[in-house]
Amino acid sequence: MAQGLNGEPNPANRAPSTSLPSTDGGSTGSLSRRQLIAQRRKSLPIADVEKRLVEEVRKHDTLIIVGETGSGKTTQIPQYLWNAEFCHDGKTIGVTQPRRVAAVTVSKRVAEECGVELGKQVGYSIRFDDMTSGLTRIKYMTDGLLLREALLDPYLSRYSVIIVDEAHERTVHTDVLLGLLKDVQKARSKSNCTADNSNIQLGNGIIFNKELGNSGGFKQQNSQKVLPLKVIIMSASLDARVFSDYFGGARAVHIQGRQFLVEILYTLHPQPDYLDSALITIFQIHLEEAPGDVLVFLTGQEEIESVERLIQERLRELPEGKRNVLTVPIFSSLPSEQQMRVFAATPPGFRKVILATNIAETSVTIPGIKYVVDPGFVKARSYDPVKGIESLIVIPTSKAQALQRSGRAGREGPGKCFRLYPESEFEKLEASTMPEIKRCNLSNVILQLKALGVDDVTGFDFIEKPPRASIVKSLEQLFLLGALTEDCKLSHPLGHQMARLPLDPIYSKALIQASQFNCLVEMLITVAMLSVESIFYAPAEKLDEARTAMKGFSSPDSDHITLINVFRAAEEFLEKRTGINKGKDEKILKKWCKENFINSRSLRHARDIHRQIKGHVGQMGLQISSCGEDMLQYRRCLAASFFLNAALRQPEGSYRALASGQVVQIHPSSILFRAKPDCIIFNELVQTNNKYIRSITRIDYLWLTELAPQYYTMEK
Ligand SMILES: Nc1ncnc2c1ncn2[C@@H]1O[C@H](COP(=O)(O)OP(=O)(O)OP(=O)(O)O)[C@@H](O)[C@H]1O
Repeated sequence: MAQGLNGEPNPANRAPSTSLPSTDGGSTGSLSRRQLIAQRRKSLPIADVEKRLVEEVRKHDTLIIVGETGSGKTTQIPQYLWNAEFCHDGKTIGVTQPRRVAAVTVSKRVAEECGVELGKQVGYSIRFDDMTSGLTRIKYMTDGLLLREALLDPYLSRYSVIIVDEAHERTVHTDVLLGLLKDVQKARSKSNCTADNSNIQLGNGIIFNKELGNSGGFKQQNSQKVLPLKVIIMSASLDARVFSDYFGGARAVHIQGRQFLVEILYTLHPQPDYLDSALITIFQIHLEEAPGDVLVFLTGQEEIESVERLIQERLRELPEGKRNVLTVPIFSSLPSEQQMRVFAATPPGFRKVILATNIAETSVTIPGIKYVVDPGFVKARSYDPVKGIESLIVIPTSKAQALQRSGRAGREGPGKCFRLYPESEFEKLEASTMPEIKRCNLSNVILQLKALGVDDVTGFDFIEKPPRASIVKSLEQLFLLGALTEDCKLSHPLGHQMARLPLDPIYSKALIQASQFNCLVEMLITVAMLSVESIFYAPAEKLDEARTAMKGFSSPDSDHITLINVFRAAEEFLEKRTGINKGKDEKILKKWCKENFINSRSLRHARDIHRQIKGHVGQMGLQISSCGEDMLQYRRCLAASFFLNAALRQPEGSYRALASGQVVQIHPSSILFRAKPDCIIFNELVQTNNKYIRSITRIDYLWLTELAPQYYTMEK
């Protein structure tokens, strides 16, 4: 079905655009860089088919585009459409990405290619960070952000084209977005309708309402005519048939040709320890291969930090002249300025080794990468709808992911990808990743769909239906949290307030609840600190010192209060140093963290999240007050918020989670590991050989019946 598009080269199409504005004023320095960029653009495989692609988009309302990694889909197609006047009448071309880092870096690149300032004609918008203006015509954003925009602008009326990029990732937001786009398309093609501020009925009984506030940082438009919406679905590795069928036999085209060759190398035998094998490969590349940076895919922050330490240790064993390796980590919970460090130029004479999670797997171009090391594993969400428990598990990648990973090399020249498993294992991998919607808790998505006016969630036209049990469980959870009424409608005001906060419903509920318990100050810190990985850092060689440091912050009743103590200690430490500039503050805080065995990256991220959520709850008008010394009040609030995560001690010292009936153990890192109180709430379940719970607070069982009677007076 996919149509080859490897048409005859058409140099005329590739002449530098005349319609793109330029800001460079013609200075010689920037001119040469621009010339280089123009040359690069012309040499991309996609450049040969610009005209034909534009024609395809004109002819078809929905188009599926499959093209090799690095062929130029993400950066070029929006520019082609802009040049072809798809932005007439001030309309915007929206491009969604599954990840924030891709939205930011690709928009920067495209702004540079167009010779415009980022945030003007080309911009990005991600949660808590909007770099767009009234001038923006090409807008990169996360798929989740576009969903939030739909709450305010149900026709997506500002867009002439929406490009859903990296659709193969099948994030839960991409899947919901596809259903939404189908409906918006139908409604917009029916007639020249006018978008105003009233409720609007679209498609199959989906009512979009506009009661919710602006939580995505975008600007609302006034009433205006909306024309048919063009939808483009793109990836290097998707099954075009599935998407084509979903969009009623939509046209699919293939862009042939890749820019540079990536040689794929496999191991002869399966590797018993993929971390060790990754280390060996990194050093083999460093010592034996030509210059070029290395990108290594690992599964999470802890793994990345331990590999980073091991690299440093092994480097010390090398002769001085061979120690020229710079390690740079990137993972999703790293603050964005730190994530951007991977894109900075490698200092001369050094080899950069980037240690990344799958955050760097799609869309991004990291300059200098010549080698990719792929152990073949990824941390993925998994959901048990019967028990209502979501956990993260390490699983083998799919073929599509392996292809994307190798595609991060070969973007500026030929590259090599070292897969740390035999070729026979590759053949056994799943073709594509299981859609996230089939393996995650759906509470968040259902809350958003309800806020969009989709009352019958089971009847929603998903590209692939999530398991019915997951929908039912999530509806039940939302009802128990008070977000839904008995007839499954969004409740007033709680459900509406919860939908406004860009957080998991359980955390949104905790914040709203806390404003009633007069401990929102404390809960804001809690939610921020729970949103990052491992605040405490305990190196094996300094375990005793680390434990002593942790004791200095600890509360006998609660990991949550312990986290609050850390956050406040850091704030107090900084406050004492008034008058010192921000850059210096960060340095001093880093030193303080080191002395106190706190992970400074995690703490910085938590401080950042705290600032952002505080802004949100402030906008919502919630009362931000503190319970002061009364931590009993705060613990009661935790019980009222996280009653679905309560557990009771069993005679032999393990715990029974009350909602799921699962037997779990307190994780050794918890303050309450030895104390083993009778009744607790927890925030995290980690599955290794045992089922461990983390982030724990002691509560009184009677609080549950008092504060969550809707659940605890029911027969269990
Ligand atoms: N930030 C950047 N710096 C340097 N070159 C870049 C940058 N971004 C893109 N490029 C160049 O543009 C090419 C096309 O990138 P683009 O992201 O458009 O490809 P793509 O087809 O969307 O790839 P993928 O499927 O991997 O997302 C890259 O191969 C690279 O040569």
